[in-house]
Amino acid sequence: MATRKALVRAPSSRLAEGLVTHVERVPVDRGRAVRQWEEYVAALRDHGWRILRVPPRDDCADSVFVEDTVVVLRDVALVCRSGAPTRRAETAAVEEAVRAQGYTVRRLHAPATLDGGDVLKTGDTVYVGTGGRTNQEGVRQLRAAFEPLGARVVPVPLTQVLHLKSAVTALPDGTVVGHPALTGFRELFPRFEPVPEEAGAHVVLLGDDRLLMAASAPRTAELYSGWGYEPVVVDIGEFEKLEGCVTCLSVRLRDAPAAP
Ligand SMILES: NC(=O)NCCC[C@H](N)C(=O)O
Repeated sequence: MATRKALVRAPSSRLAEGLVTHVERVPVDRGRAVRQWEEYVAALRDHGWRILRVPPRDDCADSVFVEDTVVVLRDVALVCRSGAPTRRAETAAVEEAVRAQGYTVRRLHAPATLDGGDVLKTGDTVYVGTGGRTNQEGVRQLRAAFEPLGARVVPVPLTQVLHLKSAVTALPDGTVVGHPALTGFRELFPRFEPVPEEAGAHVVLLGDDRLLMAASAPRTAELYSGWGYEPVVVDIGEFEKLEGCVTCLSVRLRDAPAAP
């Protein structure tokens, strides 16, 4: 059976100062955020994921959004260089964590920028959002790292959202899901299904047709149930205030190279 491990990183004490780009800043209740984060981690663990905790970093307000720091494909971990300079110090400890799991580590180099939240992998296709945190050089370096592994890299120009995965993710059968108002680029996907809520577009594939998703998308959860999936719902409201979603709070390592 495939090994399933998830990298997570506890919220910084300065979480409330995290970046906001497409939403208005509202106060974040850090105590509640920590409880929500613990429930998120418990949901992964309860569904068979081994949790690997990256040491927290208080001086990096956004470090809980660990997905943005690294992209893994097969045995290669590509350490990102965020389009947000204040987030670049987050990668050092993540690089150490993936190296310890046996990954071959590659790094993005200036002038490339790329956030993991811009990278959606489904089958052998790697979609990458551009125009926000990720630039053309970031796409070029992503191609150089992943095309030799057999990936087909497809750029997706973005304007309305922070990251590609703020707008779309993919179901276990490869169908891409997103809210119609935020997916002017949906023709790029061979199979696309609209969902009624923005947050409904964010799913983490837990295995066995279970989908981890946010409590803020109840109508989409019902829709997915009707399609035969089992939604596992977590409240991540404090992170949504900072443009976070269920995908960005972990890095899923399916088939990590080293079995400890
Ligand atoms: N992959 C993600 O969706 N990451 C969310 C990052 C939110 C954070 N406040 C940021 O602006 O970088």
